[in-house]
Amino acid sequence: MSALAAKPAPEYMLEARGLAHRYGAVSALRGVDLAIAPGEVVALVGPSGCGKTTMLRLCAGVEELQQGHLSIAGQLVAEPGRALPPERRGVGFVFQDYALFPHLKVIENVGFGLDHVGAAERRQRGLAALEQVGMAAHAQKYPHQLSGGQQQRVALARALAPQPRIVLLDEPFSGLDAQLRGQVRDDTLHVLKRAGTATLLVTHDAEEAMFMADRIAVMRDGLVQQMGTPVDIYYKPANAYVAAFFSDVNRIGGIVRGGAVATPFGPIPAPGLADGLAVEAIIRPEALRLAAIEAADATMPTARVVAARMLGRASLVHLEAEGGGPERPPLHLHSRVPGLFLPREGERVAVSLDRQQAFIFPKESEP
Ligand SMILES: Nc1ncnc2c1ncn2[C@@H]1O[C@H](COP(=O)(O)OP(=O)(O)OP(=O)(O)O)[C@@H](O)[C@H]1O
Repeated sequence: MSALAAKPAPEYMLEARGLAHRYGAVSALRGVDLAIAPGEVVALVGPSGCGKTTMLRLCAGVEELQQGHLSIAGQLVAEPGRALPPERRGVGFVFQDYALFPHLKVIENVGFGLDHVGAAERRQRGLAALEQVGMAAHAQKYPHQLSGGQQQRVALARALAPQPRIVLLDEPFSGLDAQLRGQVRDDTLHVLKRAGTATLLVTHDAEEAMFMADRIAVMRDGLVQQMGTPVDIYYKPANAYVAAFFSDVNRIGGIVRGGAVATPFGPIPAPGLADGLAVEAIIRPEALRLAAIEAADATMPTARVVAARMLGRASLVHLEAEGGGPERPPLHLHSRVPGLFLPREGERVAVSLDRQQAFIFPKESEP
């Protein structure tokens, strides 16, 4: 394929249109569009098997593209039957297990993708990349002499050293223990932002996606369900699946009446949904705000405390609320309250609903 000259300032560093991919009878991608602007970090999230790795492999060029087309920095790099090889795409890759060469020193690992330049320049650029991730002092060590977090940083330096147009990160923190993961994520985010490299990060961890990404693409069964900023996705989820992916949620069934759905804590507006439609109210635990009855307005709805647990930064209160009629069983709901709030079991508490974190979706859109 003849490589077209890259445009001076491409609108997108990566642009995928209509990607579909099958492995025999398995449909791994079913028409995915994705665009990443220069300097932008985009996270691809979704449960195991939804097609994230396939998407990454198509972008890297290690999987042959079957349908759709893919451009990097304004240059068409793949369409069915034609593809630029991986090494000519300007893509840096960090694998889940880092894939460092055990027999090469750190500096040699980082210089690996710089085989087109002389030894002195390779060394100098390798050191500069190690400097970027705070690992220059370890240049002469072998991978087995480094901790998991240090190996991850070397893998990032190796990906960044050739100054790629886009970096692809495949679950890069999953091998690290929880405490280290937080630190390495933080470091990685700042390194990527300083380098100004467009990034596609694959993760199954919703919190990690929100921590790292400027925009998130939520995938399910080979399709992007929603793409947007973390704020958009959290506060304006496109469907029940997206809403439930980012936190545990309370689900209350209902029917649209007069443009709203009744809940024990007041109506939730259901704009655009027809009266009589069976729906599900999705309510985040933070949306159920609790107060001691004595401190609350007497007209406020109440619920009975079933249990209360301290989770560190927040308290989780299990509630039982009337289902809204004799034929409807009581509801078991969770409320997450910042800090320490541990009412006694059996006590009644006043409940107010933050409608910004409560959503109505047609019943059939549930996972
Ligand atoms: N080489 C392959 N041969 C056959 N089926 C495959 C192959 N690779 C992936 N699949 C299937 O394609 C679908 C998408 O897989 P993919 O690895 O892209 O998902 P994923 O979201 O990255 O999952 P995970 O988080 O578990 O890595 C799955 O059903 C998977 O079983």
